[in-house]
Amino acid sequence: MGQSLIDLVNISKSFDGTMVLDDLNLSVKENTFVTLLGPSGCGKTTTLRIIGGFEKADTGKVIFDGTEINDLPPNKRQLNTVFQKYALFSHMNIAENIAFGLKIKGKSKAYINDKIKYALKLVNLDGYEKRTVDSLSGGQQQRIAIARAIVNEPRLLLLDEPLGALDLKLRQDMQYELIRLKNELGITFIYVTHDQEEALTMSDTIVVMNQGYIQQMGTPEQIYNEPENAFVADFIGESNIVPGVMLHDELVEIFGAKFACVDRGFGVNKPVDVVIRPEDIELVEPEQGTLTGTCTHLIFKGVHYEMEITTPDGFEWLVHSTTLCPVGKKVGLRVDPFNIQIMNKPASEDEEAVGVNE
Ligand SMILES: Nc1ncnc2c1ncn2[C@@H]1O[C@H](COP(=O)(O)OP(=O)(O)OP(=O)(O)O)[C@@H](O)[C@H]1O
Repeated sequence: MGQSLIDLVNISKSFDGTMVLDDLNLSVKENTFVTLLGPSGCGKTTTLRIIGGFEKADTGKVIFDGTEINDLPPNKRQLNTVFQKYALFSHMNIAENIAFGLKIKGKSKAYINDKIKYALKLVNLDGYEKRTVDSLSGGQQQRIAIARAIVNEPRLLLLDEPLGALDLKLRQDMQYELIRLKNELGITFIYVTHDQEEALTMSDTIVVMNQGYIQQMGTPEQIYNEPENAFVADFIGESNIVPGVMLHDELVEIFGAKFACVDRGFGVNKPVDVVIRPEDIELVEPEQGTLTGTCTHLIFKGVHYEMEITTPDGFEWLVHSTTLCPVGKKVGLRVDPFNIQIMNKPASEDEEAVGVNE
């Protein structure tokens, strides 16, 4: 991958005395699809707006391709933004909508016509030049909004929940369209969503945010398989997060049972949080399980059964398995060492736990 196209350096931003971004640092490499993911209000849109130039950071630097652009207005930045609301001009036809930015730039008619054709082909809407905005579906309107951004040949496309208003099927189709576009155009995408599945599907890199901080940044596989803390584990997919004690390297105790794992370097007798995904728990005969429990809830989900297995300590394990365990039946739980993820407890809890041990 190339060098970084955008660097946010020590960015902080408050609104009405409330800190929204706190000393945020982020590098986005050229030609990657980066998603800012997090719950509502965590600062995703504010980060995007600061990159786009629609909002000014209180402190810190926005660097584009090595040059600081803090004071550059949005229209002078080599980027375009697509918002959730398509913001097309309803009194103009599709061609006029796409041409709008190019006309302002004083491009020739022939150039503009070529660009319109090219962009409509890219978003699979060839021949739609003369259609009115009202005659298009939501998904088609959003594609036009993307076409309008693309004709400006930005190096960076900022997308703020662009699929948020679409129904599920259309969202999924558009996700694949956007990946294809990114690959064909070779431009950098920064995409904002609170939908973890969307982030996992589309991104080269996911930046998980919460309360103005970056919690973790990594590939979808890293974020899903190796969450760095309980927030990330909980926010991305479903998981069982249980207290454990790292006995020594590669052995963790959970509710009195010893599980082999592959993590090292946590020290001896160290309280930790353990993450186990529901699909990684194997249901076996009770005597073969590392832990034994009883099924207390069962739902058929089509591709698997969703079960709740309650162990004697009272913990309700979420299990996704094609092996059926009826409610009331005893069952053993086993987990492959590679599917056990160990995390440090948050600092304050860790201190408390150490305090108790002393
Ligand atoms: N112009 C503004 N004036 C005052 N507060 C603002 C302004 N813009 C954002 N905020 C506040 O900053 C916080 C972060 O907002 P932001 O839109 O960045 O979050 P978000 O993660 O994009 O959330 P969502 O997914 O709901 O859009 C929120 O508490 C929001 O109310």
